[in-house]
Amino acid sequence: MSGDTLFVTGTGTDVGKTVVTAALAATARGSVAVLKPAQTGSGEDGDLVEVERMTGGGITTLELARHRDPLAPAVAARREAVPPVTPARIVSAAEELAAAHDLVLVEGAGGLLVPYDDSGGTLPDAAVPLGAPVLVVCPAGLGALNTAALTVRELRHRKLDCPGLVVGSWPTAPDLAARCNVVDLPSVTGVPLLGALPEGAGRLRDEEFRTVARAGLAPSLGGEWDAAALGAPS
Ligand SMILES: Nc1ncnc2c1ncn2[C@@H]1O[C@H](COP(=O)(O)OP(=O)(O)OP(=O)(O)O)[C@@H](O)[C@H]1O
Ligand SMILES: C[C@H](N)[C@H](N)CCCCCC(=O)O
Ligand SMILES: [Mg+2]
Repeated sequence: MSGDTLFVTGTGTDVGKTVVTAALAATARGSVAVLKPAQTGSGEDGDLVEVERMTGGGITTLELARHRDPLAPAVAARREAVPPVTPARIVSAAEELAAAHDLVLVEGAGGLLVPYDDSGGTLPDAAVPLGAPVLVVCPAGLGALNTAALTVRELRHRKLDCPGLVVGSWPTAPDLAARCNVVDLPSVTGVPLLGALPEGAGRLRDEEFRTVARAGLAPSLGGEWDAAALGAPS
């Protein structure tokens, strides 16, 4: 058996990759593993603890390295004088998990081109040999058009498949930019908008989280989301 592998990247850090990863895990059919190749910032519990809390457990989680400083993995590893997590190491860990699970989700650190090692290794260098698609998480508001377009352009440049975008945190009171972005993100990036998780979703857990995850992810990602739910800009 070898399950599917999906990478989850973002337009940057703090855009909601962890919440989206947890939502994908919560709505997936079959066994799920979540791989966080490198977790930086040891003051926090770490993304996998967050994923376990939101999903209520029942999934496999694997963190390959934990670094003290809340920085890019390569920089944090260098400052500790420990070996970094290389793309090759990410590939072998993802392959091992895929041999035993129906779905492997790989959550990167920060945005797409964040360095993992000092030889220029990045998340795409692991996704390419695996032939894995890369989902892009973006913010809702002003600035998302540019950073989402740049991220998708880089994925195309590397011949990686991008199924689409998911907004990590859709505001309770969306402003004009957020409402317009729903319309313009697909045309500006050339990939569909495949969901939007409501602000506050990250504080939910178990069945409550699963219900919100289903409502916030498109059918192609295992949910029931309909872009029309966000409302058209006037
Ligand atoms: N839909 C949401 N509901 C509630 N909180 C959210 C949501 N999306 C993001 N957040 C909050 O915003 C912050 C950043 O989100 P998150 O940790 O998921 O970012 P990230 O993209 O995974 O960043 P990193 O690069 O550190 O992995 C967190 O404090 C998280 O709880
Ligand atoms: C610490 C933070 N939450 C992430 N884990 C790492 C983000 C690295 C971003 C590096 C950069 O793009 O400058
Ligand atoms: Mg995260």
